[in-house]
Amino acid sequence: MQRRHLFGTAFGAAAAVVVPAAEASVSDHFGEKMRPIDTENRAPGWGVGAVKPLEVKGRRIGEGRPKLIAPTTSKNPADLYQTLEKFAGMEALDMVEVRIDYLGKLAPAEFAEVTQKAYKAAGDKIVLVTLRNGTDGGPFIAEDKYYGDVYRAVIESGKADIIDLELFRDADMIRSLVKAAHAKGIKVIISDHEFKFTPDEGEIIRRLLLEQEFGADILKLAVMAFSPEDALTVMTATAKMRHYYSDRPMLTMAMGKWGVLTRITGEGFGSDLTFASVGGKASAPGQIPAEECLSVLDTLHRAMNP
Ligand SMILES: O=C1C[C@@](O)(C(=O)O)C[C@@H](O)[C@@H]1O
Repeated sequence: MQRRHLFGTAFGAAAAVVVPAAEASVSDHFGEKMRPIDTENRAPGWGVGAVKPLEVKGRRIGEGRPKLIAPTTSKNPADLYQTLEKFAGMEALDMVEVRIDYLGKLAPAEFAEVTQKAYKAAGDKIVLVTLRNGTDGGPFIAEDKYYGDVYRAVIESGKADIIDLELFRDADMIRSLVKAAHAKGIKVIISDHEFKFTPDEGEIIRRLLLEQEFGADILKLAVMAFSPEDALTVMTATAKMRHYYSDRPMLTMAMGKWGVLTRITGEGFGSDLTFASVGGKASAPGQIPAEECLSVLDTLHRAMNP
């Protein structure tokens, strides 16, 4: 019996004491690789700090302090370009997230055109383009067909350094969008969101691994925290991903008051990017103002690398 199952029983704690270490560690086949699945046992994996940094526009994501992303919340293109010009001049920012969903349900070709102009306005910042579904924090429901058409248009005739694709979509569509993006040199974040709860540690790890299997360059998860323990769950799952399962950059966070700490602890726990607000305009609860966030990240970076 696996140790994790013993923990699940009423007598788990007592029973775990007598489980011999040799039985406690198990591994399973996932793809072609053998990976430890019982993290309770600290089974050897890919080792601490095995992340391979991803270089985009001269910035190395996964190296040094977490990189700062400011999301746009503009509701029309003119305001979007103006906002991006402002972001372009902000030293604190590494990346901008162009949240095209906030512009409304435009035609795919219109979104492609908007992203071209947005890309120019963003100067030397990394440009992430996101169409966020209504179930995941966006303003409207974007069905798979429309969602696929928008991203295909952005990839083919728009402009982006990175796109954000949602994990729980039609699997074939996601695979083909990842392929199309990579063929154009565009990196891919695959993301998952939960607004009603924080999944347990094993489930978070499973979702991040699934993103990896879909070919994401950056693995992402944003969940709502309702307690300090929820935030710890996200940080522990992220740290275990980094220790045992993945060498890809990650972007994990818990939203809301109890999630705030997860937005600044990435260098210690394995989240290589973080979202921050500008001018009080946040795209999710708990985002810290960009300059303040940078100052905390820099302080932590210096303390961790004396
Ligand atoms: O998915 C995410 C994460 C986020 O929800 C946050 O919690 O900071 C903000 C969104 O703009 C982004 O697309």
